[in-house]
Amino acid sequence: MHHFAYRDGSLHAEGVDLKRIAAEVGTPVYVYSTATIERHYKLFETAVKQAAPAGKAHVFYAMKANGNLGVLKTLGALGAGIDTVSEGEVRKALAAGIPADKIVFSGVGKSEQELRFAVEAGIYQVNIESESELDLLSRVAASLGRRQEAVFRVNPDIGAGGHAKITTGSSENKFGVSFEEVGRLYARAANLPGVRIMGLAVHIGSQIREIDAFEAAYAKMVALVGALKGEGHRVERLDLGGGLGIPYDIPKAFDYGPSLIEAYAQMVGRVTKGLDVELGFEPGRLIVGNAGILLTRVLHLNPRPTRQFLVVDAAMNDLVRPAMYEAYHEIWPVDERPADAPEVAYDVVGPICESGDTFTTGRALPPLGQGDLVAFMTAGAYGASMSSTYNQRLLVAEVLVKGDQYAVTRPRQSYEELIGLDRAPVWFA
Ligand SMILES: Cc1ncc(COP(=O)(O)O)c(C=O)c1O
Ligand SMILES: N[C@@H](CCCC[NH3+])C(=O)O
Repeated sequence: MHHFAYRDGSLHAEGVDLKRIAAEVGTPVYVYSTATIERHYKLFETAVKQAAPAGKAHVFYAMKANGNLGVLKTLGALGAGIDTVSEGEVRKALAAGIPADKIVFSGVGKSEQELRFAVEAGIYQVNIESESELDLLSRVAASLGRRQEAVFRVNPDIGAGGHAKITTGSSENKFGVSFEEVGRLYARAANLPGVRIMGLAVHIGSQIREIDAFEAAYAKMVALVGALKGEGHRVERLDLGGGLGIPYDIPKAFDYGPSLIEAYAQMVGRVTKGLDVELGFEPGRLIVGNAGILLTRVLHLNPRPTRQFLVVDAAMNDLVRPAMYEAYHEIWPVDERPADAPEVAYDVVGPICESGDTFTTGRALPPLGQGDLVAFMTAGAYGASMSSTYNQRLLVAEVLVKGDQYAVTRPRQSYEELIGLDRAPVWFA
């Protein structure tokens, strides 16, 4: 469920009219709902805690989905941990007030500097993805007089996900160490001064709506936990990653309710039953996807013999998912239209000089005119966080709504910052 709905003829985010936000902040603008973020986080956390052996489960929200400071603070207030993949994300989590001992650091290419920063900050866990990283982490931590707790991210050779570009668990993908190697790496790590291996991690992909794919990978992990324990290794943690998908093709009053989350949690409970480990989870999209929209204004209509182009002020630099993954986002007009309104098939495009800057083709929408506002729905995950300044377009503002109020949690970028005049080469001074 989300908290974007029509009220008095106009689309609202909780109690705030999107027209008001457009007028006061400008467009394009990302709008997030506190209530939706809180609802999804609590649903997920409750379900996995109930399912986990002895109730031991930790949720580390994957910041890459949406790193807005207001979003992070909202989750931090609920006690969430954070899954990070760069020094910038570790820094941002700390800046949002997330305690270091609730931060996990994942990623295939952590640099020495990034590891040093994370170890010094005292983070909870590093998810090691290669033997080379194991050595580097141990060296860095030992030089700081520390022993960093860590897990091995295992590539289970079971990939899944909404698109080939977001599958991570196949052996063809770059992520993790291979199954066969874990035992040897565990044994090696035992002799390294700077690491303490606490267990395993797995993450098979993103936008996964089939529980079976998770189950197959998790069952392999549980078997591996047993085998490693049999060899006398310490396996106290099992991080099951993120990847649970959400509906993008929502009916206007949709409620996907707790069903998929519950089915997932029940499966986790079944597969890990009796296992003496603490579980970890790294959901991203599930928490924030339906909690955000991208609000945009129609700039021009360009009717051509074969196509009706609707040019909006948002572009692929603001929301790259349709261009990158052929992703589908619903488009809702902010002014409510009667259910029986006539429809026009529009190609909705942005201003960028690429044909790929197309959000959708032939989409049936009520007739729209210059200046009308529309919302790209389900844009809370991998929307603003993947945006760029291509075509020298400013990064857009982000707004967090809570009840009847809203806050600009990231202002629109300034042209001064974009242009960076002070960075011109000295020889042009
Ligand atoms: C290691 C890791 N954890 C968590 C996530 C979050 O994934 P999702 O947003 O699909 O839950 C990702 C991205 O797929 C990831 O790579
Ligand atoms: N960026 C992707 C998800 C990738 C998940 C990151 N591991 C998307 O928008 O669907």
